[in-house]
Order: sequence, then C-alpha cells, then structure tokens
Amino acid sequence: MSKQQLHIVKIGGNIINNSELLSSFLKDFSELKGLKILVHGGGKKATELANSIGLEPKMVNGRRITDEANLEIVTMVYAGLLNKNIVAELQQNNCNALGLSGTDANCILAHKRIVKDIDYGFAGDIDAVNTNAINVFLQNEIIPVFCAISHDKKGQLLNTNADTIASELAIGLSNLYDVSLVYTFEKNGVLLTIEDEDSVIEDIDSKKYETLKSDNIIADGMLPKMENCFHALSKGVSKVIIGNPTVISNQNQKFTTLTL
Ligand SMILES: Nc1ncnc2c1ncn2[C@@H]1O[C@H](COP(=O)(O)OP(=O)(O)O)[C@@H](O)[C@H]1O
Ligand SMILES: CC(=O)N[C@@H](CCC(=O)OP(=O)(O)O)C(=O)O
Repeated sequence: MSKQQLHIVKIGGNIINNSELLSSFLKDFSELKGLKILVHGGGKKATELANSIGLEPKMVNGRRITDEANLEIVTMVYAGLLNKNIVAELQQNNCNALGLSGTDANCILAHKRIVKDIDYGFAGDIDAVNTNAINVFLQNEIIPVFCAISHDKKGQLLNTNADTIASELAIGLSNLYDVSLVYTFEKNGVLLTIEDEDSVIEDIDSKKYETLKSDNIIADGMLPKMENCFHALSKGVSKVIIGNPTVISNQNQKFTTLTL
C-alpha cells in the first residue's frame, strides 16, 4: 500500500520578522490540504533581543554560539514569543495547531554539539525523533508547529538549527509517510545571481551543487540549508524544494527542486 502524503514546511527568520508576509504565509499554510507540519526559525528576532540587552551573538558555520545567556534568549524567543504567536494566528485561521519544542512529548532528542576547536555552548545535534508521538498528533488532525529547541533528556534544553529540525523530522517520518520537505525563505529559490529574483535555478543535483559552491554562487546560510536538503533526500525523503513562502499556494511560482 502506498504511503500517505505529509508536507513538512520550514519558514525562515526573515519572513517571521515581517508580520504581513508571515500572516499571508500562515493563511496559505492553513489552507494546505492533507497532513502537514510547520517548522519555524527566528534567528533574526533572537539576535535583535540579544543586541537590545548588550549581547552580540556569534554565528559559526551557520550555527549560533549558544552560551547560557543566549540559551535563555533563544528559548524565550523561539519556544515562547514566536511559537505561541504563530500558533495563535494558525488557530485564527481554523488550523488546529499545537506548538512544540523538541522536549515536549520527547519529540526531538539531541546531544550537545561537540566539535574540535569550536565551543558552540548549548547547541544541539539531533539523535532521534519520536515519530510515534508526532504520529498521534497527525492522526488526530492536530498540526504540530516546531520551534528550534531540542533537549538531551537530562534536563538540558539545546538550541538546534531550524533547517536541521525540519530535515530530521522529515527523515524520521519518512518511515511512515511519503514526505515532501519545503524550505521557504525570503527569496524565490536558489538564485544564480543573488540580486536577481528571476534567476531561480530550477533543478540542482549534488554534482551541480559542488560546481555552484566552488563558483561562490551559493554561500552563507544557503550552504547548511542545502546540506540538509541532500541529507534528507539520501535518507528517504521523497521530495525537497526551496522557494519563497507563496510556493505552497501559487502553482505559477518558480522554485528550486533538489535531487541527489
Ligand atoms: N545562491 C543563493 N540563492 C539564494 N540565497 C542565497 C544564495 N547564496 C546565499 N544565499 C543566502 O542564504 C540565505 C538563506 O539562508 P538563511 O539565512 O540561513 O535562511 P533562513 O532565513 O531560512 O534561515 C539568504 O538570505 C541569502 O542571503
Ligand atoms: C544552533 C543554531 O544556530 N540555532 C538557530 C536556530 C534558529 C534558526 O535556525 O532560525 P532561522 O531559520 O531563522 O535561521 C539560531 O539560534 O539561529
């Protein structure tokens, strides 16, 4: 028997910081048919709050150096302010959302990221996704909304890149569902020329990715995002696309499709 379809949609921090774009996306997401999960970032908002109290968070290889003070900030911003406001707006749109961090129902188990020469503090790398618990929500028409906080089951919360949360959820749930993973952010997809929104590269496989990388066409946050895409495809996720938030509702919107 073929598997049921599941859409996992990730929304980036620059969209979350724009209330009009966010509202429009949440309306479209509410209208998306079938089983679905939303994952949100919020790095921009967390940096703004940190700056307002005199902290200057550092990012290394797309990950926040998360000391104790920054862990408090990201927990308040991701699991509190942003997650609850997103859920409230989805509820307003008659989408029965449930806001979750990775510690709720033990959904996302992680360990403190250990890398030689870089102390990431309380940043987490994912070990396991509790697909049984998430499946209970999905099968009861409850729409999980995940923020970028995981835990180690020893009482420690950990800050985890939201793109990685989305890809690991997609990989874990691929055992049960035919999963499409959609990364949405403020641009129209992976662009050949970053200033030109019409220059969407519609198909990228791993070979083309290597060329685009060495030609410096892909840089910054797009590098870890695409690594997550290829990892998801290699672990059983059916479809991975990158595009702007309207891609979930507008058939004519261009986007980038990733293949292995
Ligand atoms: N070729 C490219 N096409 C599109 N975006 C790119 C490209 N190369 C680098 N980027 C950068 O990657 C960023 C997206 O990564 P990131 O900020 O991590 O996204 P998110 O908001 O989803 O977390 C874009 O804002 C853009 O500046
Ligand atoms: C460890 C780590 O880097 N966590 C990310 C989590 C938020 C995130 O990924 O947000 P965007 O999707 O908006 O970038 C951070 O704190 O920035």
